[in-house]
Amino acid sequence: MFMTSTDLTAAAGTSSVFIPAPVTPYQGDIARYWDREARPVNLRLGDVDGLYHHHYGIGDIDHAALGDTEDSAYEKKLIAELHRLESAQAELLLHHLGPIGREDTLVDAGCGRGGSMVMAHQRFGCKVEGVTLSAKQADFANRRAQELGIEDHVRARVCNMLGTPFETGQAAGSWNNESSMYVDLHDLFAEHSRVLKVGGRYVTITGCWNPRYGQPSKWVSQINAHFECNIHSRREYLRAMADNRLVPQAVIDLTPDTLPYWELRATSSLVTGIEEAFIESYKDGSFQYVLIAADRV
Ligand SMILES: C[S@@+](CC[C@H](N)C(=O)[O-])C[C@H]1O[C@@H](n2cnc3c(N)ncnc32)[C@H](O)[C@@H]1O
Ligand SMILES: CC(C)=CCC/C(C)=C/COP(=O)(O)OP(=O)(O)O
Ligand SMILES: [Mg+2]
Repeated sequence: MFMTSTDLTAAAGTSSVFIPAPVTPYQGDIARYWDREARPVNLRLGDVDGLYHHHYGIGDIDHAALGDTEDSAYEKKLIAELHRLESAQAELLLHHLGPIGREDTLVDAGCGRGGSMVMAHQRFGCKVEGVTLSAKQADFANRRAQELGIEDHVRARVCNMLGTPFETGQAAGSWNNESSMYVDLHDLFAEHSRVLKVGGRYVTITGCWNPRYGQPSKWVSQINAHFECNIHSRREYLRAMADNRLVPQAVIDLTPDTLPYWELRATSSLVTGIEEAFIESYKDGSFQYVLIAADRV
């Protein structure tokens, strides 16, 4: 049995994560946002198996596993199902890192509570270094790693992803899982390009606005306001990668794969109010959920 999010949150704040001053006032806002975040939709899902995610899900709903909506255990099954889809999203991202050896190091830029880092270590046996602006998140992730006995392989630090302490060419792979909408993409990909070895792989899963729509829709503006982020266009991603020696190897539109997650989430007791904006923007084509895997050349 692992500690639940309540135990881990209570224990947080007692560790010695070094807390540098945020580089910009905006980063200070984002650090405070994630320090204070405690939405049940994230903690209750993480409590299912101890992998705490701050990203969304992909894949078909397993209606047989959900069973009857009238069943008293239905809500618990629904939470487990949403969590399964969020972990499936992280598995897809890790799959696109390609072959990673036990001796390799991976970098998770914007690591949240560390769910993807734990999954990466369990999959590859490698070292995983994560950075987040939030000391609460870094503490939480490090306590979870300690509890699993993998703290020598999985570590979160309070650090700006645009200026990391990692050595040039140190990482075999790096990623942003729903964390690139908080930073300038040219600055971000310059840092990934520096940290990755030549031949290394970068992967992102992100929401981006669709240039075919014209400009960010009202739904995209609503998502930005809800999370205090700044969603980029698909075109910006590709341009900023090209400018930083990151050559796309796969660009996958995951929008049809994420809609079932949102439609299921909208029926749950854990709704946060942002579900309509995601569903409507995915449906009107103004917003897309994409995976981009790129080679560092
Ligand atoms: C939506 S959460 C995603 C967390 C994680 N990638 C996951 O999949 O669970 C966004 C994360 O980006 C981090 N973040 C935002 N701007 C950052 C920056 N400039 N440097 C480091 N982390 C940042 C936040 O602290 C937060 O952990
Ligand atoms: C795809 C886009 C635009 C993502 C924005 C970044 C973000 C806040 C992701 C989910 O975090 P979360 O898991 O904390 O959010 P929620 O509480 O809604 O589940
Ligand atoms: Mg969530």
